[in-house]
Amino acid sequence: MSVPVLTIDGPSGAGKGTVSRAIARKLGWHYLDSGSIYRSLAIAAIAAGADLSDEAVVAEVAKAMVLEFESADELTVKLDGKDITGQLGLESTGNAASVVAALPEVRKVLLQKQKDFKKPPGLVADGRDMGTVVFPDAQNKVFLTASAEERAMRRYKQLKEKGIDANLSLITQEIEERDRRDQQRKAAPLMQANDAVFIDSSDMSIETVIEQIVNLIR
Ligand SMILES: Nc1ncnc2c1ncn2[C@@H]1O[C@H](COP(=O)(O)OP(=O)(O)OP(=O)(O)O)[C@@H](O)[C@H]1O
Ligand SMILES: Nc1ccn([C@@H]2O[C@H](COP(=O)(O)O)[C@@H](O)[C@H]2O)c(=O)n1
Repeated sequence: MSVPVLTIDGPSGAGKGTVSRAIARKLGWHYLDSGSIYRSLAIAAIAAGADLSDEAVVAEVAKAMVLEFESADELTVKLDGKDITGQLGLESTGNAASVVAALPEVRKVLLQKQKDFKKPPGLVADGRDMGTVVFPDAQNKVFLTASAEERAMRRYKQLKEKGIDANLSLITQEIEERDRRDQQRKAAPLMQANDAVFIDSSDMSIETVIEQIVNLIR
């Protein structure tokens, strides 16, 4: 029997992770946060002193890194045995991740690691190329977005809630820059799959987005 896959792609701060986690929990399916793999690689490459744009070196780091995902209530990620969960969510890590993610050889190395998450009874996979490259045969695909202003505001509130000092105009600038990098790269650029359902969550609550997507599956 084939394993059902729901892919949720979209730009940073669209709500992919929040919505994907909730849907996976609701359905009792596995969850792949593919961005955390690129984020982990950025952390590993920086720790190794690599130039983040050196494709051959970063690809070697990608081959060598050992990642462990433990999902109890919150996702815990270990890189080569060390807990890096705290570092993963930093804006600087996301920005560095989008630099290494633009390297074609790196994406090739990480492809199978992502495909391996597909296991019964099902998988919710979030990222940039889940529906276009990693799981092109997924039964259900969503492209989730929101305006850059709304996404920046969400990120700003998220950081403030964590007690982290944040600057809204800087966050907006970084989000737009990351969008540009992710959309314009040659390898697996951020784009809507032909068969994905488009959802603009700018004026939607998290609950409404979850409900719409769950209804698509049923
Ligand atoms: N529809 C929504 N309305 C209001 N806030 C939202 C909505 N969806 C998500 N959020 C909030 O926006 C913030 C970013 O959401 P989330 O981390 O899920 O985005 P993401 O698309 O996974 O981002 P990234 O790709 O950078 O990991 C979170 O604080 C989340 O609670
Ligand atoms: N499938 C994916 C997922 C992520 N990326 C890159 O990683 C960066 C961080 O991703 P988050 O979802 O955790 O914010 C992102 O900006 C992308 O450059 C990717 O290329 N493909």
